[in-house]
Amino acid sequence: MIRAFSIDDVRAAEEAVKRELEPGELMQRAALGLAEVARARSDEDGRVVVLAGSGDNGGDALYAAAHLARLDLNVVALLVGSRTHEEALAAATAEGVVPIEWRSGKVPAAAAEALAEANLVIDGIVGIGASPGLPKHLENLPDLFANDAYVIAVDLPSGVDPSGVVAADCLYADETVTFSLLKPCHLLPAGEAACGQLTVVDIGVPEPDSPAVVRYEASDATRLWPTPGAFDDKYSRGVLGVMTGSESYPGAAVLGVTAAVTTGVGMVRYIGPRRATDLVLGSVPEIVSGPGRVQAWLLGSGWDGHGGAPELVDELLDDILPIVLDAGALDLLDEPRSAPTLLTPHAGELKRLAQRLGLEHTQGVPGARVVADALGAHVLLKGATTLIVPPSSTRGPLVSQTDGPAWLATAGSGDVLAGMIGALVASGLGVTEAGALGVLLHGRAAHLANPGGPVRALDVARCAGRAVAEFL
Ligand SMILES: NC(=O)C1=CN([C@@H]2O[C@H](COP(=O)(O)OP(=O)(O)OC[C@H]3O[C@@H](n4cnc5c(N)ncnc54)[C@H](OP(=O)(O)O)[C@@H]3O)[C@@H](O)[C@H]2O)[C@@H](O)CC1
Ligand SMILES: Nc1ncnc2c1ncn2[C@@H]1O[C@H](COP(=O)(O)OP(=O)(O)O)[C@@H](O)[C@H]1O
Repeated sequence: MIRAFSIDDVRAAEEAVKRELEPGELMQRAALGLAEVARARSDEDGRVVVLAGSGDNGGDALYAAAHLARLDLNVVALLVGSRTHEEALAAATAEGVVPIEWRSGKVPAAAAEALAEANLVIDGIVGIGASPGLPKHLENLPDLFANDAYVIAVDLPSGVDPSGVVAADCLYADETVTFSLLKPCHLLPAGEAACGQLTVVDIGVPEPDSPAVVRYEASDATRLWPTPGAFDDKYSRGVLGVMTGSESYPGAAVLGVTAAVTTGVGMVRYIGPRRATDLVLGSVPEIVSGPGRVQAWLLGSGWDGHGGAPELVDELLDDILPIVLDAGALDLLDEPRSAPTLLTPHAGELKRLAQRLGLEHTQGVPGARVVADALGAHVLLKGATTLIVPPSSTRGPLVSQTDGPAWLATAGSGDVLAGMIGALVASGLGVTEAGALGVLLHGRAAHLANPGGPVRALDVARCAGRAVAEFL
């Protein structure tokens, strides 16, 4: 599992280590690690521009500049903050780094020239101490870079919100070199795309206890997968009740049920309108049609109303069984249930849901969070990056998954995901693990369905069993 930590926890962990070290030692470790990566990425006669801002991020970059100059690279330091880390600047100039001040206003000619010639740019404008966005005078900075310049961000790309929540103007790096601990922006959509390749340099700061953001990997699927044993039968493995599809959209039921059965669950009981039931039975003969005992419910994919059984739906919502609410079922809840509940909206559905509930935020992490808090439910927000946001009261980390190819942006793909997650919840996983492993499986199955090319949703569902076998 990949873990990122809140900025407060990172600061506390760094301070604890610093108390045991000589002053400045931690920054020296960061700068040396940064310089080693930069050296490995630069040509023999590399021309390097270091962008140094006001704080310690600029200090890291300037000490790294000193190391690179000592290795005979041609290094220019653009001092772009209101202040400069003086000791680091002295170390850099002592090794021959050429400083140019550009603290505000238009770019000085010498700075523009150095940037145009640089094949390596080190972005040390700001790190974790920054507010989101770039200062006015640097807004068009990337236009000054040579087309083939390799950009390394120190700790995080400048302008990115360190907590990964607010989308803001920022530099885009080819590589981000961070120190011991990942920060939320490295894993969340508002920052991750700007980071490029993420390289972690170990400077000896141990992980705090509780991550702020986590990402499940294949090894987590191997570890957590609900694998049957010799003493299991179909009931002990778990039964998933599915109410999906409608007269207008019966295909959603076929997709979700196919995905659930292929993902692996003891049994699927399907309840739906006639047309959908006939189609499901025709393509998935393993299912049992009609009500009965189940361990979890999946509701809503392909609904154009209450799925034909409103009294049953009300009963289920009052029940103590875990429920996955997808698509049309997202409108069912007005207040928290007393059992685990996972909502699976895409961005448009989240917006509608938040507006219906009269909430302040409607998008991204803040939107998912207010909905999760209002409904006491986990919100799985689907997209190129899929997030799982728990209610604040759980104090649990956010989950951020980027497992599938963009080919998954195709009709029915969300119905398939819902079926996979439903199977995992019925098999006994908590909604967070089921959501995360479901997204991981969805992505892996899409890769298997047609490596590197377009996929149809049904093929993704059909590949689930092979993807599970790979995990195991
Ligand atoms: N702590 C440690 O042990 C270690 C820390 N390490 C390193 O230190 C970094 C954190 O350093 P930090 O705390 O000095 O903050 P940092 O981000 O460099 O600068 C903040 C200053 O910038 C300014 N500013 C604010 N927003 C801005 C904006 N949008 N755009 C432009 N400027 C902006 C504002 O100053 P102002 O210009 O307003 O006076 C503010 O005070 C961390 O990311 C890592 O690289 C490593 O060496 C490992 C050990
Ligand atoms: N650009 C993308 N990259 C990767 N996955 C994506 C992308 N766009 C959408 N997806 C995934 O495809 C699925 C689409 O779900 P959804 O919008 O509910 O589709 P539908 O309602 O047609 O089933 C989600 O799992 C989402 O995470």
